[in-house]
Amino acid sequence: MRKDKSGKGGTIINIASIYGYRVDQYVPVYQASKFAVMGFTKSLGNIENFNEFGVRVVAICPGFTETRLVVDPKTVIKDTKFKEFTKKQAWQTVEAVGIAAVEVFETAGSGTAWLIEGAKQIEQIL
Ligand SMILES: NC(=O)C1=CN([C@@H]2O[C@H](COP(=O)(O)OP(=O)(O)OC[C@H]3O[C@@H](n4cnc5c(N)ncnc54)[C@H](O)[C@@H]3O)[C@@H](O)[C@H]2O)C=CC1
Ligand SMILES: CCCCCC(=O)/C=C/C=C\C=C\C=C\[C@@H](O)[C@@H](O)CCCC(=O)O
Repeated sequence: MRKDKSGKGGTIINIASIYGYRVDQYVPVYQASKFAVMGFTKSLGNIENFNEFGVRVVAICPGFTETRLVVDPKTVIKDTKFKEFTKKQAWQTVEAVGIAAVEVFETAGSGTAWLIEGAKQIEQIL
């Protein structure tokens, strides 16, 4: 993909999460891993790298999305407070995230990150 290695350039979309920039008391290791994805995106997608290699790097930050990750019994978190917390969140479908991700692909600059929550309009957060 790298232009300096005879590639045509391209785009990498990293999957972060709201938990890549917002913190609460739940799932701390997961939150730490998503902060890492954000740092990786900003560094790898830095304008200097983009200019040299022609590869755009962006991150998307979905809120709660109806996938196996959050509905599979194996990943259910047995914490009453967390259960109440999840009920109050703005959930969305996988399809809504897909549509929003296409919009990110069409508009985002390298090194940026985008909130996708509750099937609302995308919002740049970094
Ligand atoms: N569902 C949600 O509310 C949100 C999910 N995300 C992120 O979206 C991404 C996708 O998650 P979901 O679709 O929700 O979960 P999912 O559990 O439905 O899908 C995860 C997929 O990753 C695959 N996988 C797991 N470990 C793997 C490995 N070592 N190598 C290759 N494939 C592996 C699984 O087989 C599965 O197909 C994850 O990075 C998750 O953190 C971000 C924000 C919200
Ligand atoms: C506001 C931040 C949203 C970001 C979502 C995300 O990236 C990762 C979420 C990680 C885990 C979510 C697990 C959700 C599980 C719930 O569906 C389940 O634990 C609720 C309890 C179900 C029950 O009936 O006991």
